[in-house]
Amino acid sequence: MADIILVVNAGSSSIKFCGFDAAGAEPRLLLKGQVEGLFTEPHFKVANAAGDRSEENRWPSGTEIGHAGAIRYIADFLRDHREGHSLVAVGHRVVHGGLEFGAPTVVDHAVLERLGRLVPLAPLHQPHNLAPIRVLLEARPDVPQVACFDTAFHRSQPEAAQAFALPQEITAPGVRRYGFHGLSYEYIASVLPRLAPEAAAGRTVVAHLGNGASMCALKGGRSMASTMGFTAVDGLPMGTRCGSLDPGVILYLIDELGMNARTVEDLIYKRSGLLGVSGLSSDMRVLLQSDDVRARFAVELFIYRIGRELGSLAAALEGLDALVFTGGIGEHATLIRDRVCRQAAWLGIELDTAANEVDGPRISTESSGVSAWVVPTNEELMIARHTFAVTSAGLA
Ligand SMILES: Nc1ncnc2c1ncn2[C@@H]1O[C@H](COP(=O)(O)OP(=O)(O)O)[C@@H](O)[C@H]1O
Ligand SMILES: CC(=O)OP(=O)(O)O
Ligand SMILES: [Mg+2]
Repeated sequence: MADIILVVNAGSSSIKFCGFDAAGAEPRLLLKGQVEGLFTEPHFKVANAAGDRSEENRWPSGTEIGHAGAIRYIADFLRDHREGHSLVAVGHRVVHGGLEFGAPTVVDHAVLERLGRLVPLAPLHQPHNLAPIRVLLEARPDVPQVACFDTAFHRSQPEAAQAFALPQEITAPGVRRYGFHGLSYEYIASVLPRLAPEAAAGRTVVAHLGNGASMCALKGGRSMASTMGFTAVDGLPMGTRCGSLDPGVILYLIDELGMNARTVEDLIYKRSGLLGVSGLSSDMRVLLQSDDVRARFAVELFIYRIGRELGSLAAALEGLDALVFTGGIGEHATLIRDRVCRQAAWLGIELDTAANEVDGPRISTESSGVSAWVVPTNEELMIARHTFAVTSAGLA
């Protein structure tokens, strides 16, 4: 029987959850699970920390259980496996903290209302991040809930990296580049000193390639620039998001094709990216197995854009010591890493093919001027650490 911190990480295509024992000096993992492929081929799996007790469930291909269905499934699972544990805090990934929230925050009704105003800035995430908080605020008002923001880690960026070239009256209230996947980058920055001490102290680009994908330039472990901006639709093409787009295209869609804000939103967030270009799937696994010429082009474009952004971020860092791959694609797609590294030979990256085949951790040769790595991310551990710190501080 233990005091448990529950962590909920709602991404665009998955909900990940973990239970941590809150008794020690650091949160200790007890159980880890996820429902992934929420809109393509849902797959639930859960395991205890030792990995010797696990359960799985798969839904047929084409089933869309969405975030609400997945949360209900996870809540039922947790209720059935409570084993007398007592819930002492819940930590949530909340994608957008806006101008106001730059650090993990205990959520009450007033904070929840303010976070709700950011829904238009993260329509694929924020509603699903806030929904379980709202339900728990009603059901368990005694349990503190901590919102941990994807945007917070990027607040260290220089002013120019956060700015748009728009008039002050527009930018001052908060129209600026925020950057996302901050919990993932913060975790990578926390393990890098052990893996690659020189690079950790120097200049690293981290490529978080999942259903949402972004890249971040780190100097001495602090965020200096990122490919995502005001919203999580900017930067790289993603599963269903277009990434960087000439703003003139939006005007054209409205003026010439008769679209309105909602149809444009649906297009750039849900029908573009790998799905839109391939006409086949948002799932990289499906595209990599396909011979279809459009699927190949979608993968090609993804790799090309990563290379362009890598050059831009290396310029922001004035050089490069290491490249790190993480996220569902970054951790598992050997071919994508292979192609990105070869394309970046001009920067001094020399791929170790054999190491890349087995997912690293180091995938560059000994003589490579810039080292390359595969580091599985752990947003849930970051959330647990923040939740632990904030609630212990609150109780002290
Ligand atoms: N073995 C694999 N090979 C290639 N791509 C993979 C593999 N496993 C997962 N992926 C891809 O990772 C992406 C999901 O990444 P993930 O980080 O879990 O998503 P989210 O952004 O929802 O958190 C999907 O495009 C999926 O196809
Ligand atoms: C911010 C974002 O895109 O998150 P995810 O990768 O989980 O969709
Ligand atoms: Mg994610």
